Amino acid sequence: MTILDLAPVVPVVVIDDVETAVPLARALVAGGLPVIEVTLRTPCALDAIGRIAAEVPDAVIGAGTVRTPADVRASTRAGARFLVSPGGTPRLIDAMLDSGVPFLPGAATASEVLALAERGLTELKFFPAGPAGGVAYLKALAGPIPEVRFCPTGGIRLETAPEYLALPNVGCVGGTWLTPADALAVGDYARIEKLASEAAALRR
Ligand SMILES: O=C(O)C(=O)C[C@H](O)[C@H](O)COP(=O)(O)O
Repeated sequence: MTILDLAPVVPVVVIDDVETAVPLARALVAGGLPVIEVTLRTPCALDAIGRIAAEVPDAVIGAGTVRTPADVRASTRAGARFLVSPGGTPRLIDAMLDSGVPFLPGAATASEVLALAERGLTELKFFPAGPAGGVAYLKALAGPIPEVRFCPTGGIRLETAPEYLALPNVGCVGGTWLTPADALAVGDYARIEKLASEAAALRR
């Protein structure tokens, strides 16, 4: 599976209440975004991944904010089908390679990209996309390192996603804008489905 090519947008989801996990995932899938990254930033994140894996078969559920080998093991045990990290250390990359599932390690500089490419990894997360230099920065990386493709995340919204998706070295983009905290708090899954369908209509 090539994560970058499954959908133009990967919703990055922070789940505070595990009861929201399944309806939220169903809304995203119904809107046309089946690839979902649940960040390990909240205590219920692993439970949320497990529930989505068990109850929303059409979702391709992954874990985000994977920072340690222990996170890797816990995520795959919970049912994550892919892993995303904000950056990479040699130990973390070793654990991700051992996990047997696809993963997007984070990188933000040419040296970080080259270090990962040296290990055979050519599909990466570009994080934090906006603060690191955005579209212009990715365009500049494509010159000397055209074989590496990215999922940029960090500061991207519906309005700015097309500029990223137009780049040859971008496969998809990620972001939290599809699941606003206020919509989740009141269970407004119709709004989440609408945000997903707007994003799913973006072209790669
Ligand atoms: O914690 C991680 O590993 C991440 O995945 C970082 C998130 O992708 C970005 O923080 C999303 O940024 P916003 O869309 O601007 O909210």
